[in-house]
Amino acid sequence: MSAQIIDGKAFAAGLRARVGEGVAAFHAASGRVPGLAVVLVGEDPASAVYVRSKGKATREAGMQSFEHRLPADVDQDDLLAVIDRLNGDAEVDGILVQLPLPPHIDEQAVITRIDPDKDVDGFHPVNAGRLATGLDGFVPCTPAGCVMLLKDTLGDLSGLDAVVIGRSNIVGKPMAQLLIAESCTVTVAHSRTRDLAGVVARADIVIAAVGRAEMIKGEWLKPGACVIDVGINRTAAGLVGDVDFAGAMSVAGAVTPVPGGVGPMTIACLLRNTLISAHRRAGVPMIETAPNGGER
Ligand SMILES: NC(=O)C1=CN([C@@H]2O[C@H](COP(=O)(O)OP(=O)(O)OC[C@H]3O[C@@H](n4cnc5c(N)ncnc54)[C@H](OP(=O)(O)O)[C@@H]3O)[C@@H](O)[C@H]2O)C=CC1
Ligand SMILES: Nc1nc(=O)c2c([nH]1)NC[C@@H]1CN(c3ccc(C(=O)N[C@@H](CCC(=O)O)C(=O)O)cc3)C=[N+]21
Ligand SMILES: [Mg+2]
Repeated sequence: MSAQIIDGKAFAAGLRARVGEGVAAFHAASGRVPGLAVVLVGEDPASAVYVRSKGKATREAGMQSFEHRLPADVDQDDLLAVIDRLNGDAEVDGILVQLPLPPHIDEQAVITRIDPDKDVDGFHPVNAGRLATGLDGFVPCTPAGCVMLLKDTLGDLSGLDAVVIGRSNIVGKPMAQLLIAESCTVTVAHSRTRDLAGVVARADIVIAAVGRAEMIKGEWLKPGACVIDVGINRTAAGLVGDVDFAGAMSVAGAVTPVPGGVGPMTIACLLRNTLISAHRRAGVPMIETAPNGGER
């Protein structure tokens, strides 16, 4: 038996094309082009690669990309001043500050400085609160992309047992909130969880967001489970996820690959959030070009 490989790269390409159509419609309605500002502090090579690919995807969708590079030793106040300027810039609909930030900078202070209505990452506590209480806001891109892939693969998620491994503010917690909203029965596991294998064994849906290469074993899975691998781990053997992909392929019903699974969805959802922001800020209703309403 061999599981279905969920093609996140192809789904993301379709979503980006629909965002591109939405950008053209927004331009026709408002005379404006949506803009995304990305702030990169320091020279971390992996972060620089992400920022470049975000800029390229932004321009390919027909939007403006503004890139701000600051030195690794920038004063926190100078970084906050850049955010204040972007908050006040009418051409900027979305602001993303690439994480992680250098240790001398208070990440929470930076995230909280972003105007919640330009916070296309969905990391501001106001947007976390909106998500938790069911209000409109910005949903973090990675969990939003995971739900799109789940719905595309499984249809209605209502009543399914879901296990989220990881409880970070940027992936695990918002992922759990979205699955609750989809009426899953949600368990959140983390480093203190006892018997992780036993917890995973009950799950129809497994979301791995740990940051440990190939930690989740195929033998732990319930046969037929849908496995979403968020992990991005650079090893000597190349890029791998948090799931033992070969092991999962022989037990699961469907699995996302790394690369080509969740990662491309994150960037597509970032573009989508920027388009949503432009519509909200202009007071122009957004015409949903998506084939299903699953793209929330
Ligand atoms: N594909 C994409 O677009 C994205 C991928 N990522 C990737 O996803 C992964 C997770 O990212 P992020 O949430 O930021 O990571 P964090 O390091 O912030 O969180 C990791 C979580 O995993 C838990 N954990 C660590 N070790 C274990 C263990 N042995 N057993 C069970 N749980 C454990 C931690 O538990 P505790 O809280 O107890 O410490 C924590 O909650 C990383 O590989 C990252 O690179 C991240 C963002 C986007
Ligand atoms: N403010 C902020 N927002 C983020 O969303 C954010 C961040 N900071 N810091 C870093 C993490 C990580 N992240 C990824 C995005 C795309 C891929 C991606 O496209 N991955 C490709 C492979 C890319 C490669 O080869 O390295 C894939 O999985 O197929 C991966 C990871 C966003 N993050
Ligand atoms: Mg940190």
